[in-house]
Amino acid sequence: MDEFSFIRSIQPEYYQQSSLIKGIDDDAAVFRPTDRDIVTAVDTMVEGVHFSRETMEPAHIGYRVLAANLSDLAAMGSTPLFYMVSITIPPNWQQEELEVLYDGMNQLASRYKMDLIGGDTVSGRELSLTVTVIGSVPKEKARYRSVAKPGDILFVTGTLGDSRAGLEWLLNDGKGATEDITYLIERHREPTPRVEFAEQLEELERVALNDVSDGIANEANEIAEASDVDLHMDLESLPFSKQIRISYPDQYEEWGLSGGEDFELLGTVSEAEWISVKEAAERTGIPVTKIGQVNVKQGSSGVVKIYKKQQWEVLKPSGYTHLTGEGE
Ligand SMILES: Nc1ncnc2c1ncn2[C@@H]1O[C@H](COP(=O)(O)OP(=O)(O)OP(=O)(O)O)[C@@H](O)[C@H]1O
Ligand SMILES: Cc1ncc(C[n+]2csc(CCOP(=O)(O)O)c2C)c(N)n1
Ligand SMILES: [Mg+2]
Ligand SMILES: [Mg+2]
Ligand SMILES: [Mg+2]
Repeated sequence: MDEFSFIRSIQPEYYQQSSLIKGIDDDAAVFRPTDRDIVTAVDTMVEGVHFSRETMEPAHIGYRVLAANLSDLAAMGSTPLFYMVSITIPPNWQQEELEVLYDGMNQLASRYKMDLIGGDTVSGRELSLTVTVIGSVPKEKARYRSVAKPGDILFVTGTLGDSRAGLEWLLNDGKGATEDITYLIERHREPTPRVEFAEQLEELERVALNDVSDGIANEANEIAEASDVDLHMDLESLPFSKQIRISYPDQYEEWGLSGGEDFELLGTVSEAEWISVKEAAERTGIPVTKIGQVNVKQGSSGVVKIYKKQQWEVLKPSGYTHLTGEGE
């Protein structure tokens, strides 16, 4: 396999977005923006940091990197349009495995009618994938972390900690996964970005959103800081799957707070618009849970407090942070 035959092998046969003018096969891609606001994000997945050959098959690696990016688009309330892939390929990867990896991305992309419109291919020591996504949102409707207000309801979609639990099993166990463990592994390998739910919030006047990549302890603090408010949450009200409660009874609460990679949406909304959030959840079949509320900040900057064992304590950012030595 050489670089150019590889590129030919991953080239889409057709494109789905009518705003695309030039896709793969020139120096850059061209599309004509509509009257909507354009939203773009980039995320990288690196072998040994975000996955290993033990924790992921090639198809999962592709699926997951695009899912992480789509989760960021969802956290902005936007609709996916295009993606671009920069890949570093180590010598021990075969063309068939790479095609399966691209199929993993395509599985999600075709669900949202996203087109692959470009990228870059280089060789290197570890597999690394960098995906750039482009989406759009009605003018002025991008959803920011900075718009939470005192009195808002704090909510989260889905359940927390499942991805961390699946990873735990993949790293430490091996064979003989039960049905519950299989569910947790799937949540780790093939999370569902909450795109439809976020799109359904379009009519709302104001909603703050952040997606859970590092753990809600981190993401809640990001909202508190950006909005200059305190967030109060109740540990008892956090949503956990029955699978994680049964399989990891001693760890699930901690993993729910700092496990990360759940790709759920954490948000705040006024009491008046909470009903619309619940309706969006019902229409899309994605559960949403009230986990606390937004309060006026007590100190000099916004903090997160959690009610745990009949006491309030400060919830510091405690999820995954790169460049701290963890995972190296
Ligand atoms: N190396 C970088 N150069 C320029 N901007 C960056 C860089 N790394 C992060 N950013 C920007 O910093 C902001 C926060 O990025 P961050 O990666 O923490 O958010 P995220 O993508 O939601 O989280 P995660 O990567 O954990 O899923 C974003 O605006 C992002 O574009
Ligand atoms: C093999 C293996 N070891 C550890 C982890 C855990 N992990 C890696 S990156 C990350 C946070 C999100 O990253 P980012 O902030 O870059 O989106 C987490 C929780 C994993 N997935 N696989
Ligand atoms: Mg990022
Ligand atoms: Mg994010
Ligand atoms: Mg991160």
